[in-house]
Amino acid sequence: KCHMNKLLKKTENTPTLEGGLPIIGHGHLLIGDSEYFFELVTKYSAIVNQNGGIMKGLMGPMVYFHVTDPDIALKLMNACLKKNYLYNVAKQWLGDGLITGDVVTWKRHRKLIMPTFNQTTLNEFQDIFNTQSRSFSDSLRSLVGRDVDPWPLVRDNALETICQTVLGLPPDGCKLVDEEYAIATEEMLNIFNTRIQTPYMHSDWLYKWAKTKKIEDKAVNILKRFSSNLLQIKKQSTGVSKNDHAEPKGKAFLDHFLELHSQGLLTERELLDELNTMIVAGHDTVATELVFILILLGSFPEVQERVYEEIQSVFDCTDRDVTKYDLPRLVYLEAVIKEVMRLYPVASIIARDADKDVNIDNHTIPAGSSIILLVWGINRSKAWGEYAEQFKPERWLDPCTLPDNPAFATFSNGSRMCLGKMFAYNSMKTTLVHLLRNFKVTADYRQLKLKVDFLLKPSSGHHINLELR
Ligand code: HEM
Repeated sequence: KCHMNKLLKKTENTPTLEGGLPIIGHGHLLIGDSEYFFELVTKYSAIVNQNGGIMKGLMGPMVYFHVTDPDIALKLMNACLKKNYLYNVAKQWLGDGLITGDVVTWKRHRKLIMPTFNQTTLNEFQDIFNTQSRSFSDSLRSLVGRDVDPWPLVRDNALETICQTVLGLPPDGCKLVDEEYAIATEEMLNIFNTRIQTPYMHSDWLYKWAKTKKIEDKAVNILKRFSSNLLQIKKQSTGVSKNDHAEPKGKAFLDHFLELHSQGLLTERELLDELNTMIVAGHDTVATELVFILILLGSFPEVQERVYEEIQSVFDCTDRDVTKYDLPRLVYLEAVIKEVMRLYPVASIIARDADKDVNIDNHTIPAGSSIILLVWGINRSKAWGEYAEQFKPERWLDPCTLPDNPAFATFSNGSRMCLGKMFAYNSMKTTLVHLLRNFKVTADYRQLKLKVDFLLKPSSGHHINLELR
């Protein structure tokens, strides 16, 4: 009680969310399914935005800060690098990879991985983006004229693209992608949510008796077998020289990591953790955002027509490949991509721990507190003006209509932000050029029902209709 009183005194400047109960605090509000979790994210984003952008809640003896103010969020992202203990639910799968790793391992690995995400490498991926986009467009032809859910095709294509680019695998080696892997990924994301939303399952000790744990073990085995197979294929397809100390210029991430492994600088376990992290971080995110973009383009025909005209103008009405010089010229397409990602951030919450007391403005975030960064709310904060809830791609065309603070948090912000941002933009732009020059899309975003299964996903399916141009 004394500890709680001290904590409450320290945090008295930060308003408290309503609905807390004695002793358990706000924990009971979490209980429900993943559609309900989405409702919580939107509800609390709005409440926190209306109450100054930072509010606190309690769960047992712990204080949770919920943040939507873009400046406070950025300061916290830089001051608190430690991921929240809830990320431990993903440890069995992703181990000490960049997303779930402790701060010391993360710092070392980020330094090693960062150079492989350079411009030279990205430019070299452009041919693969084009080939993958063409084969994706071809596969969509069978869906023309029907109300369809393109999700399995989008997902498998994104996964193959990651395998060929970031992992540097030969195209044949990437054909391993199968339904079993995809289902196991979806199961894992759902299990994370079940654990997060069920307070007693936060404890590893209690969780190991739960039925869900058995399903998790089975899914993790499938996922790990998949990445081990990929690693074998990679090892067979490359001769790794022990004396190759070259800088990773133009080299795929996995080539670089195999070299470090052969030099004894990385263990096989660390390499596999990063491999699993890269596979999931790089494909599910891009695939989900691509489907949201198609649904929004299908719902706003005038926006789609403007994108089409831009594509026809940049490519002189030909169907040639997209080069690195074309990418910055697709200005309106980029605005559309960003606006969809602002409204539908696939990671709609990010959570950190404070490992020391942090003072921001007149708020104190005591050591040991949890920080819930509501990306959904940051992307709709008052910095976006009166029409923050509306889909307005034009806002990205004029710097005067954009916030002057880091109010776009879809890739996170600060030193632990996404490594694949430019990869994602380039690959999505290339896919959309090939797709939109061949098809007209119709959809209705008002029919979308959403859920948060760790990532933001449509729970109503991803329905679109395609017509040949
Ligand atoms: C639309 C696409 C993408 C979105 C919206 C996205 C979003 C994010 C977000 C929000 C984080 C921070 C997660 C957290 O702190 O919990 C993150 C981290 C990360 N992302 Fe992405 N991502 C995307 C694509 C990619 C791609 C294509 C790759 C790799 C090719 C990638 C690799 C990573 C990695 C390695 C991290 C961990 C960074 C670190 O902690 O140092 N992402 N991403």
